[in-house]
Amino acid sequence: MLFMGILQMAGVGVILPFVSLLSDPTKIQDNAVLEWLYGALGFASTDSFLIFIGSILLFVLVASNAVTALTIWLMTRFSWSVQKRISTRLLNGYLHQPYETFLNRNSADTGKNILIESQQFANGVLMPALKSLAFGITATMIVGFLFWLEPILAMVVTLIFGLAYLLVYLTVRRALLRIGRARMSANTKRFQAVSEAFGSVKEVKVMGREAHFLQRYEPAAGVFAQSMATSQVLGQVPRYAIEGLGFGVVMGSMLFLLASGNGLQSALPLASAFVVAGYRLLPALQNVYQGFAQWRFNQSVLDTLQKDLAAHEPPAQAGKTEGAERFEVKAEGSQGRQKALLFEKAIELRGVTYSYPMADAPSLDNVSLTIPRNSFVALTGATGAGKTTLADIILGLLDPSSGELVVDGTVVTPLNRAEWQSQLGYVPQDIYLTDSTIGSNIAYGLAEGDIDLRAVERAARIANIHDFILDKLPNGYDTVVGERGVRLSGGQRQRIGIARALYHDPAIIVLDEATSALDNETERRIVDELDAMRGGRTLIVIAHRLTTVQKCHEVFVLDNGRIAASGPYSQLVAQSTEFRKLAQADLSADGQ
Ligand SMILES: Nc1ncnc2c1ncn2[C@@H]1O[C@H](COP(=O)(O)OP(=O)(O)OP(=O)(O)O)[C@@H](O)[C@H]1O
Repeated sequence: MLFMGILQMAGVGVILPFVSLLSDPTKIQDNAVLEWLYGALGFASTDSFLIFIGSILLFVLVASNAVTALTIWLMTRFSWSVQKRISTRLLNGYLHQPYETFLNRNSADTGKNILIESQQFANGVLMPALKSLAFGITATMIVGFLFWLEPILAMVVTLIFGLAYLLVYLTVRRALLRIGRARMSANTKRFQAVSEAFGSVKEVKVMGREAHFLQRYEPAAGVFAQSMATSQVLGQVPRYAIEGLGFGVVMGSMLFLLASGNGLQSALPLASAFVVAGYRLLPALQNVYQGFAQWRFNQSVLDTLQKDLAAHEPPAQAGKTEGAERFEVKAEGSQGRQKALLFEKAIELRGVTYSYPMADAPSLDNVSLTIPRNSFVALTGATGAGKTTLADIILGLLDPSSGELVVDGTVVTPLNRAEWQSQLGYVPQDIYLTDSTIGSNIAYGLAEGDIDLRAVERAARIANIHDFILDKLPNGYDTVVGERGVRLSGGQRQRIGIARALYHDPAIIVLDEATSALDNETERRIVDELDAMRGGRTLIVIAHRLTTVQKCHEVFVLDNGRIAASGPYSQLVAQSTEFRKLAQADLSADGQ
C-alpha cells in the first residue's frame, strides 16, 4: 500500500520537470540534477534528453498503475480468503451448537449468513476498508507533495475536495445505515420464502400455493434490490459532482497562477502537476469515501456476523470431523480423565424434567424409567404427550432441565455425550437422503474413500433393503437417489434410514415411527424385522400406533409429559385405562 502511494506520488512528481522542460528546454542548465544527468549520460541534443525524461515519466506512471493493480489483486484475494474463513467458521460454529439452539433458529437465516452475509462482509466491509486505507495513504502522499510544491494552493485544493466528500458522507450516512438494515432484513425474508417454498414443494403443488410464495418473495426481493441500488448510487454518484468541482478548481487554479503575474508559460508546469495530482487524488478520495459509505451500509452485516461468531464459537478447528472429536473424547476417557461410557447394563432416566426454551410448561415432568440392555421398548402416548422429547433426551440432543440421564451408573454430561452418542443409531420419521449414491447415503457423512462397503452391505441386509438395491436399482449401491431420495418410496427411504443407523453397528437403535410415509402394516413389518435382527441391540421405538408395540418387552405410556403407565403390552391392556384409550383410538383410526 505504501509502495503504491509512493509510486502514485512519484508519477505526479515527475510530471513537473517534464512539462517544465517541454515548455522551455533551456531549463536543463538551470537545474543542477538535470544538467548533471544530461552530461553524465552523454546526451547530444535536448530533444533526445526530453524523450529520455518522457520515458522515465511513462515508466513511473505505468509502474504505479501496475503496483496499484497488484495491490488491488492482493487485497481482493485477501478479502475472499477472509470470506472463506468466516463462512467456514460460521458453519463450524453453527453445526457445533447444542441441538436446542436449532429449535429457535431459522435455518434459512443460518444458511444466508454463511453464504451471503459473509460474502457481503468481504465485498462490502473488508475490501472497501482496505481500499480506503490504501487510497488514503496515496491521497496523503499526493497532498503532501502538493503542499511541498505550492502550500496555499494545495491547502485550498485539499480543503475543497476533503470537505466536499465529508459533506456528502455526513449527508448520506443515516440513510446508508437505514437502507443497510432494510437490505439485511429483506435478504432474510427472500431466503425464507425460497427455502420454505422448496422445502414443502409437494404441499405447494398440491395446494396450488405457488402464488403465495411468489407474493412473499417479490416484495422482499424488491426492497433488497432497491437498497442495493441506492447504496451503490450513494457510493458512486458523488464522484461525478466532485469531478466537476475538480475541473472547476483546476481552471480556477490556473487563473490564480496567471493572475499571480508569472504568465502562462511559468504556470503551466505547476498547473500540469496539479492536473495529474487531481487525476490521482480524486479517485483516491473517491475510494476513501466509498469505503466509509459501504462500511456504513454494511454495519448491520458486521454486527450480525460479529454476534454470531462470538456466540457460536466453534469448540474445535474447522475441518476437524465429528468422528475425530468423538475419538478424542474416547481417548480422554481411556486415560481416566473421564469415566468410559460403555453401555452394558441399562439406560436410566432419573427424575427428568425438561422445558423447551420459552415454553410455559415442562414437556417432560419428573420422568423416571429404566431400559435394560438388549431389550425392545416402546414410548407411546397421545400426540404431544412428550415421546419425541423423551427420545431426544435419551439421544443426548436435549439436556434435562433437572434430573439425569444415566448409563451404567454414569451420568451423561457434555464431556462424555459424544461417547454416548457414538453407541446410538437414530432413525427419524423423515429420512433425509442426500443427492448421492445409496452407498454414501447409508454410510452418511463420510468421504467416498472412507466408506466401508462391507459395513454398508451388512447394514442394508439387516434393514432388508439389500435385495432391492441389487435387483431393482440400475447401478446397485452406486445408484444416485436424487435430492431427498425422490426416486424411492417412503418405505424404501425408511429402510435406507435404518441401514444408515446400523452402519456403525450401534448398541442402541432409536426409531421414530413414521406417521405418514408408511401404512400400518409396513411399519409393523419393519419394526418386527428390526426386532428379529436386533442381535443384542437395544431397540427403542417411538410408537405412534399400537400395532407395532405388541412384541415389546416394555411399553411406556406418556401422558402430558409424565409416565402414565408401563409394562408389557398384555399387562397394559388388562390394567391401564390410559393404554386402553390409546388402543381404542388406534383401532378407530385403523377402521377409517
Ligand atoms: N421446540 C419446541 N418448543 C416448545 N414446545 C415444544 C417444542 N417441541 C415440542 N414442544 C411441546 O412439547 C410437548 C411434547 O412434544 P413432543 O414432540 O415430545 O410430543 P410427541 O408425543 O412426540 O408428539 P407427536 O406424537 O405428535 O409427535 C408438546 O406439548 C409440544 O407442544
